[in-house]
Amino acid sequence: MTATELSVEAVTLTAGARQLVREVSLTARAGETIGLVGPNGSGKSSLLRAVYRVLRPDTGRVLVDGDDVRALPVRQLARTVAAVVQDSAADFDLAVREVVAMGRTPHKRLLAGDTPEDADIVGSALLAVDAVQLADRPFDRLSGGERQRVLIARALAQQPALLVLDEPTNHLDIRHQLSVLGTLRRLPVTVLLALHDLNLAAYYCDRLYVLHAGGITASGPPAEVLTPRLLAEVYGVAAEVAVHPRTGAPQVTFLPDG
Ligand SMILES: Nc1ncnc2c1ncn2[C@@H]1O[C@H](COP(=O)(O)OP(=O)(O)OP(=O)(O)O)[C@@H](O)[C@H]1O
Repeated sequence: MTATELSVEAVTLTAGARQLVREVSLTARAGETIGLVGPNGSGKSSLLRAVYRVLRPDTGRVLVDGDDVRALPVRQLARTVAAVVQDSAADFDLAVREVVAMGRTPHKRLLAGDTPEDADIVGSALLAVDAVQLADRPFDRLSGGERQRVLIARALAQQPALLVLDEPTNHLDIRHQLSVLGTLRRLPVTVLLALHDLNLAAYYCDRLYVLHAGGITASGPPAEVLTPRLLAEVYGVAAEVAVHPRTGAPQVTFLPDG
């Protein structure tokens, strides 16, 4: 796996008459883990969709190592960018191992079978999300959190240079939230992920971008971005932010009646 540089340049997205995001710019250096945070409806998923080329920017562009993603041949795009999307309607009539093996498709010739190397990569991806024991289970009978881990494993098996994940910790119990985010962070690839949990974002991301009403309101290292003032402005909630004595990461405590 190698990492890639991502550059989102002044992207505006619309759906009908509605503007989803407005002139958003964002960069990720090779190997960085970048968190996209912001309230419901602020445009996080839409922006991610533009990065993995499901939405076409009205203006602006998305560059991966200097190449516009819209100009990349499909196969090359699939070898470069893998996406794990929210509540994907993936109802595969397949065993878990086969679902994860789908991640290898962009690396193979048409109709080529699985090589021992593919099997190793699939095995490592299952191990990385603690899903080895699920390998022979039918995918469509898994719980929400098990499915989410398998879909992350499929993206890992794709061995992309850029991983884009929309709420990857959705449905996961706390142990798997920590282990999946730890795994993502340690991967030698560039990671862009939308997260709601600000404490997890603070701990696992190198830098954060805060989306608010379709625009970026703040960006930088978590300790610079996550201030009580910003949280009040963007989320409309009172909060205290301290540096955790053990982790050294900013820790947000919300004050529901504050
Ligand atoms: N295809 C569409 N047509 C019309 N409006 C849309 C479309 N897609 C998204 N929107 C709207 O654009 C806004 C941004 O949506 P988006 O899903 O990007 O937000 P989000 O930050 O990911 O939200 P959440 O945290 O709830 O997942 C929302 O108000 C949403 O209703």
